[in-house]
Amino acid sequence: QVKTSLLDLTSIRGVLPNLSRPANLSRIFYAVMFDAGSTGTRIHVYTFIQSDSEELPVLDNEMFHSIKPGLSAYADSPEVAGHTVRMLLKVAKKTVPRLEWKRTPVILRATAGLRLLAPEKAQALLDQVQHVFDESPFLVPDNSVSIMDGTNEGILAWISVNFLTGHLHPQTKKTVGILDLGGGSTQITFLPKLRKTIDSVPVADYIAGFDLLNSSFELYTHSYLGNGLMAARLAALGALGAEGLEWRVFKSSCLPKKFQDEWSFGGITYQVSGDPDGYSGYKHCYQEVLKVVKGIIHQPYELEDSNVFYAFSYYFDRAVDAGLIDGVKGGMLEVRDFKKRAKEVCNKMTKNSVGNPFLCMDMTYITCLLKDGFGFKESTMLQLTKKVNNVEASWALGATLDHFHNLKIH
Ligand SMILES: Nc1ccn([C@@H]2O[C@H](COP(=O)(O)OP(=O)(O)O)[C@@H](O)[C@H]2O)c(=O)n1
Repeated sequence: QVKTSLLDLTSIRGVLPNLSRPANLSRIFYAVMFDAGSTGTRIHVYTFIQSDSEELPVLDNEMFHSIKPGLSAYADSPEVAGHTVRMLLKVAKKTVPRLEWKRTPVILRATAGLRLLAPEKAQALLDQVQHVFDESPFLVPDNSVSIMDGTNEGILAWISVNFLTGHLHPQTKKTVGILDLGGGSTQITFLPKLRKTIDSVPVADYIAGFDLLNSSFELYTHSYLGNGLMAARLAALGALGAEGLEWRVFKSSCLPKKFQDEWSFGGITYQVSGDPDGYSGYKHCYQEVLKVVKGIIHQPYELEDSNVFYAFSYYFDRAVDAGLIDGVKGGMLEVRDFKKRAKEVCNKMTKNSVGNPFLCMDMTYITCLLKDGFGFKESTMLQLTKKVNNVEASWALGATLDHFHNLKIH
């Protein structure tokens, strides 16, 4: 019946049906985005439906897979890094129909792990990835392999989450902010409501904008390199840039007193331990991690009533490890929930703290970053999220939309 009425319409208008195109013009297309993070490499294969080229596509599905460690762990053997990417590309070949391969773009963006490497080592890794892409049957656009800057990382994650939560209409006044805690860097991004927030930033590059379907957005965003969770552990331990790694043991009051082990980040292994003759517990730990935050993190003028913040990546993972939220559903937490749990974990540390020796340090750092860093009140509610509608909360989706729509991030 519906078909008949459609036919009637065409004949009334006198338009001959075009047999080479489906009646509603919608089409399915795919995109492959790699996230080369400091702690892992991930592939996102997106399936989109585009009905109107003047509008954003509808995201139909995401296929996601990840591998640890990140590319920077192979700084001295870049071929292995290339192999990681080749393995992940198999997921793309299984997901994207063969006929679509040659028009499906493959892109890789690296974040803090490569930003923290010596430029020539980072470049050798990127060259390997480029080689693997060039050999693949997919479309390799210009600039398909690069290190993304921190501003883009924050903006694109904001775009992803607001797209997924349905807040990205041109007329929209309500949006959500994002808090992303990676291994090497951390990002905060939100849409300011007050002029004062924009006027009171320490440097102009805390404000960045982008264009979307004839409207422009101006966001508060910053990426703090060295304030990701793993980089913060290093700094708290005093191991950042230290020499004599073969014989030195880095101590912290955030670790169980009798704990001693090896710990690796970015392909470097460190000896770490608690302070057997010194102090341990929340108070001392807080003073230690405060050094990583104080004088470094800017407090935006408006934060409290401006936005609901979605917090993901390590905020989510560690809240799950601490038993604060469900690992599938996520949930709402107040900043004080992190603090309360940090105190409990730190003041009850046994030798290994049930296989999670860094939980006290991580929970304390997260508490400190939120309160003394960004300046959130203890009563602020955060939405802890890993996926929205079955799609990863990550900058990768925003980066894909940027590829197709050129959002002119400035
Ligand atoms: N799609 C993703 C990407 C990262 N993550 C989490 O993000 C954290 C690490 O981020 P990362 O390795 O990308 O670090 P950066 O390079 O951004 O500093 C880990 O907790 C990952 O499990 C995630 O949950 N889902």
